[in-house]
Amino acid sequence: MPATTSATPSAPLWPAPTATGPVTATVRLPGSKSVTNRALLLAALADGPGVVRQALRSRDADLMVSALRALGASLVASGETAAGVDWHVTPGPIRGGVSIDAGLAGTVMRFVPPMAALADGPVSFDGDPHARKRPMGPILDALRSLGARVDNDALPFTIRGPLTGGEVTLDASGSSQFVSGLLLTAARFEKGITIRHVGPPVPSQPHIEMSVEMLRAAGVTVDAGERDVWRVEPGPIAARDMTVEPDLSNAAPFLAAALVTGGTVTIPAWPVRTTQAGDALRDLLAAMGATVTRPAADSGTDSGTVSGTADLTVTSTAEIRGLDADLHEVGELTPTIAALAALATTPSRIRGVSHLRGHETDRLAALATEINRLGGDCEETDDGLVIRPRALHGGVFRSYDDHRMATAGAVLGLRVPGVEVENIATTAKTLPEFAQMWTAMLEAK
Ligand SMILES: O=C(O)C1=C[C@@H](OP(=O)(O)O)[C@@H](O)[C@H](O)C1
Ligand SMILES: C=C(OP(=O)(O)O)C(=O)O
Repeated sequence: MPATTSATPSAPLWPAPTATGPVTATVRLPGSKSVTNRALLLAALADGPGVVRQALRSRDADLMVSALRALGASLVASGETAAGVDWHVTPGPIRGGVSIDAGLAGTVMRFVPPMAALADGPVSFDGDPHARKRPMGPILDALRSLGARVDNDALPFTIRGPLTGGEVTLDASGSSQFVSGLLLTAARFEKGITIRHVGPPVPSQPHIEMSVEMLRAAGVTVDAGERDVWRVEPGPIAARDMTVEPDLSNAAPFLAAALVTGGTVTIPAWPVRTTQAGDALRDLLAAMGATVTRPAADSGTDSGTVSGTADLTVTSTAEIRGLDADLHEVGELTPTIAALAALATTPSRIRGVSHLRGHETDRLAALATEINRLGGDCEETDDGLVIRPRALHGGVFRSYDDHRMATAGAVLGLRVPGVEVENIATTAKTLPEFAQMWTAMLEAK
């Protein structure tokens, strides 16, 4: 079982394996964190029992399961394999008087409070020490303006209904999850919701599209026709039987291994059409010099569920080109792209990701500090990073309890001997098997 405890203060060091030659591997990835946690929440709010198949088993997913059980839903697991678990979800009356641990999971701290505001009593939330620093103000203010009472502006807080819904204006430039969190429960609000964003552009639009498409697939009427305005009609959320797509963001370090070693990595069951941010890897890795091939599949996909899929293969020559990219829509790919940029032969500029300062850690500061600690040349800018080619040396790569920092350290270690990643176990947030999968990838022939 993945750990659901807080981060370890002085975590062990993991000697990142250095590749001895080009990697040739097929890597089958477990389910998407973003799809799993949306699907579980929607199933717990639905109008009858449903099934979420091939769901991710990880710390963030386990925290969502515990939260939904605390609020009164029944979730029973069956068929657990390396590919995931099938959750049989039976909604129940939403129960208050409970406490919820959000860990460091944005999807729990932002998606569950709107549901908790429908409970029959107060619901308290807390999380890891760093979770208390992650931005929550805009969604908590929105819930207040919709009728709820909330006693703080960040974790820890207690929320009390009743909440009837209606119109709300918020600044979601800090996280798309403020919008997704409101959207996911809104059909259960008496008046539904109209959300209006005012402020600098909302990041991670694909994640908002994922929320909208999964709601529509459950029969909810969502109008997203006007920029920065979303309207959800009140009504039932249909129970479904759905299968979760593989996690394409977690494909990032494995596909990066093809570029770093001049090898070939294949990910089976890549959805032909998806709202996952990781789909942008096809263009980003091609821009860095890789050849990306995906045979055509013959059917479409219903967002969040597998129907049309194909193998995706990335092949490379080990010469990595730097890139100039705006990652505003796909910010969670930044740590892997920055690691590749640190190994590139030409400079890179990553733009549009100031919101990463509110992620698991301040990812811009963390990436600059850790790449430079290994002798690199990485400069923080207001909204991103500038990374120039410079030879790297071994050393400790700190992860700051951030799963994507840990995997970025593993990518660097493929080429740079002597990299030791602190707290590789933090990858349990979304991929508990990361270290074993990494070794298996390097040993595959
Ligand atoms: O809704 C989601 O599942 C997510 C939205 C994004 O959050 P931000 O918009 O805060 O970057 C993304 O980075 C995160 O990993 C998952
Ligand atoms: C930002 C991330 O996670 P969270 O869902 O906790 O925001 C991430 O996984 O990169």
